[in-house]
Amino acid sequence: MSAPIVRSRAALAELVAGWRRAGETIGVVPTMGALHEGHLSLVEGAKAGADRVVVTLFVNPRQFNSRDDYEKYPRTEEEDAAKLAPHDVDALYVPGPEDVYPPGFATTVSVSGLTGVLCGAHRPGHFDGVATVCTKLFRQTGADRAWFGEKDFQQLQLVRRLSADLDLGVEVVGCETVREADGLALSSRNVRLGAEARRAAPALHAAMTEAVAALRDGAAAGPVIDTAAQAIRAAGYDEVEYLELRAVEDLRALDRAEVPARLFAAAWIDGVRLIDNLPVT
Ligand SMILES: Nc1ncnc2c1ncn2[C@@H]1O[C@H](COP(=O)(O)OP(=O)(O)OP(=O)(O)O)[C@@H](O)[C@H]1O
Ligand SMILES: CC(C)(CO)[C@@H](O)C(=O)[O-]
Ligand code: BAL
Repeated sequence: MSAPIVRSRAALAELVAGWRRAGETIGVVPTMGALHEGHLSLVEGAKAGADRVVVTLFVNPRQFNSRDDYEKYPRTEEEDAAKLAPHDVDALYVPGPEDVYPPGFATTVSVSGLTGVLCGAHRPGHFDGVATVCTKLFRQTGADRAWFGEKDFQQLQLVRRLSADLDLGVEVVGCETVREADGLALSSRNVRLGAEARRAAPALHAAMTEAVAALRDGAAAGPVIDTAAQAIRAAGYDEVEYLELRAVEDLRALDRAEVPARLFAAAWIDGVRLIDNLPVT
């Protein structure tokens, strides 16, 4: 049996009220669907960390800065519901656009600082869209806790900031990136890679892994990053959009890994934009 699908805000509100009356905790796993093992690891985390689990599926138009990317985003609701079946979640919430953005909707939630760099610098408006929809989804699901992947590490930090700053009372839990056997981070966009690009794609993770080893040995970021970017392009990537060493706490740029740091990358291959990040210290 597939996961029970809840299609309206009103129907979800009824369920949430019942859980609240029973004193149960609520966990949410926000997604845009096209579920893979990465998403399912978040679901398993949520099952272990909350009495009730709501997975949300909403391809949020406000966070896409390219119409083409929005239109091509995979939409596989039936398969998603089937993949969730063995995980026994309490609801798959698939709101309509009007449940999230009713007529007259005029509010944008914007987190400053953290969002001006990395993906924020290259996808104008993206994180405002993410912050706005996460605020809505947290409120609508009544979540006590929310599970997010480290693959989207900047997003994870943003959501933590958002929940604290707006007193949303949602504890944000980060989960390690799930990878293919060849190192490629699972992503809904991977299905858009042609066969040749798919073979070349793990070079991103491989080059980053080598760079991390050098950074751990105390090397300066500049030359290490230049070498890694060259290797990524040589492997078949069309463009390295960014490859940067940044502090975990506030994502400020670093020359060396002297404080808790991660290496962050976004790169284009076969018309697909892939992101990844790895802990350095
Ligand atoms: N490989 C992964 N490992 C762990 N969590 C992941 C992974 N991929 C995505 N997630 C997490 O799943 C949640 C929903 O992400 P989303 O639906 O955008 O999937 P996605 O695979 O990241 O898609 P895309 O990268 O194409 O947007 C986010 O918290 C994201 O960080
Ligand atoms: C958190 C999220 C579901 C908000 O639309 C999205 O950014 C994602 O899938 O990571
Ligand atoms: N995984 C983050 C959602 C996005 O790329 O829009």
